[in-house]
Amino acid sequence: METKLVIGLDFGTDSVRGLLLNPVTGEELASGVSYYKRWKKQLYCNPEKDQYRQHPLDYMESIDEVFRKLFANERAANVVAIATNTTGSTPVAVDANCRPLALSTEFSENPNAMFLLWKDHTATKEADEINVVSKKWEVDYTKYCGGIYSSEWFWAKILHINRTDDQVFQNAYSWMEQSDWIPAYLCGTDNLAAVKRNRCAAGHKAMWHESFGGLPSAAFLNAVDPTFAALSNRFYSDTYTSDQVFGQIAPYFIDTFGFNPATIITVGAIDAHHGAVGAGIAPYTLVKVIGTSTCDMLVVPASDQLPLVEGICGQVDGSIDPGMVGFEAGQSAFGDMFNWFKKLLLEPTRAIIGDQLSPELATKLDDAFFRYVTMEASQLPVTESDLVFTDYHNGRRTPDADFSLHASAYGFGLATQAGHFFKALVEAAAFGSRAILERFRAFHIPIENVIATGGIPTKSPYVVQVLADVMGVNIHVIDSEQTCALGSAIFAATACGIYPDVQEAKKAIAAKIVRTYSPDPEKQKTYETLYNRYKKLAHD
Ligand SMILES: Nc1ncnc2c1ncn2[C@@H]1O[C@H](COP(=O)(O)OP(=O)(O)O)[C@@H](O)[C@H]1O
Ligand SMILES: O=C(CO)[C@@H](O)[C@@H](O)COP(=O)(O)O
Repeated sequence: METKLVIGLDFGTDSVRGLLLNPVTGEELASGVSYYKRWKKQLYCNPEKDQYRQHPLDYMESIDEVFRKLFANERAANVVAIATNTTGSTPVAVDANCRPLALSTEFSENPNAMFLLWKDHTATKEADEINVVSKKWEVDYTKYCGGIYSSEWFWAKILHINRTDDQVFQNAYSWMEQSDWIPAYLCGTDNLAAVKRNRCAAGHKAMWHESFGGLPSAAFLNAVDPTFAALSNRFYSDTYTSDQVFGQIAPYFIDTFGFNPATIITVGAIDAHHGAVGAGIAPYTLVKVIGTSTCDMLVVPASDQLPLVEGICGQVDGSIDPGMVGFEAGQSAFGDMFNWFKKLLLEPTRAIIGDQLSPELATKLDDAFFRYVTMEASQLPVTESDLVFTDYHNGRRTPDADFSLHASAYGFGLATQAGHFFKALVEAAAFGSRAILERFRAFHIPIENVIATGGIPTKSPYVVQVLADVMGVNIHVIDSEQTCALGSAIFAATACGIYPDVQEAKKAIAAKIVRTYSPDPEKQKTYETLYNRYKKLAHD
């Protein structure tokens, strides 16, 4: 008998990453990455307006490319289940058949008819309005979302488009999260009512909660803005966790790649939530998924009845691990700050001597940058008079979302060099992480362990050591860079019945700890002073 295989697909900001796995041994048989082509050219984006949009064709083409890579030497017919995770909140306007408007000729070049990526902050004003109405309403719908509705989220983005693009508003039958649309596309679903919406995006980003009977009421949404009336009864009331089956794979994939028609697709979720499961999350262990941004994930048994933590991205039953309450917090820029610094320094050089730079030298400059500034930064002493930055280069996600904030710095002068700047940026990122840890502790939630995953922990031991020194905790790094896809594979293996539950699947498939970074006591002491300066700058 052929071995049954599962696939985990992780739709990140820039690319889709796929893993083909033997779910019994945990052996990875193939992996594949596909970068979004239009996104790579930054089409439909306008950073000056904080506008970041993704075309559905980018996802569709990348799925095909990843499948081609996974099946270079393996048979699609052996796959029994596929689970997916995506960024979020990344909603899109759809017609009555679940088709994003951008897939029609009329809207194919209209960014408002595409997916509004998580880091799109065009809806800041609309988020503020939702907060104002919610605080006056008979029930505060934001209470399970940390008490502050964010411009990164579902309703704020919908409202922004309702108001600013009449064509899209008139033609949108409803809206879907990317994490619901991808499973629907893989199943070829064209019936909106049949879409099994994921609890994770619904609870953290759309204010869904069992105690509210589902989503915020139509009366509430209409009080925020009358345009919501046109969408009344076109959303959902039930939600599902990723260990449940969404449907069977669509004929297109059976015909193109040779999948078995019985292959199941599971209910979706947001990337970091599956990443936490892939990293082997356990109660009171904070999993930090660190890349462009961070997502800080925690699970706690529902029976522990913890208080509502203010200023985070919410706490939702089953959003990470079914059967436990999943907490989400995070920073809206982490690696993105380092990338900003790299661009700041390298772009003028490239512009001035670009045409004289051979492709080899251009690549060398690009590849060597982080190595060089890391070497410079790591050799500098940590002193109480060091340069201090805040980490608000893309606003603040948590604690207490505020996307109107800008980064600031104190303490540079003529002697400041690139290494000092990079050191201060890494420390700023770590100060932001510490502020999140302190917010959990302020609500009496003890964090016993921290696991770091995502791209940065494996790329930069320096960054992880600074995190340990600033946060004052041991940080464990695991043996996989693909924990989000691995987490999805765990859900796939559970949903198709190979394992009875996620806990058992985790034992066989989740990543293992390979290195632990402990705080340096001397540096930890100095960082207390620098962190206090960060907090003062953050509040000025
Ligand atoms: N050596 C390094 N040190 C610190 N940051 C790095 C290094 N190499 C890459 N980065 C940062 O890693 C980020 C990408 O993280 P990654 O997890 O790979 O991607 P994504 O967030 O899209 O999933 C970029 O923002 C980049 O600035
Ligand atoms: O914002 C969220 C989750 O709330 C993520 O989807 C977002 O951070 C995606 O980041 P990555 O590109 O995976 O680093």
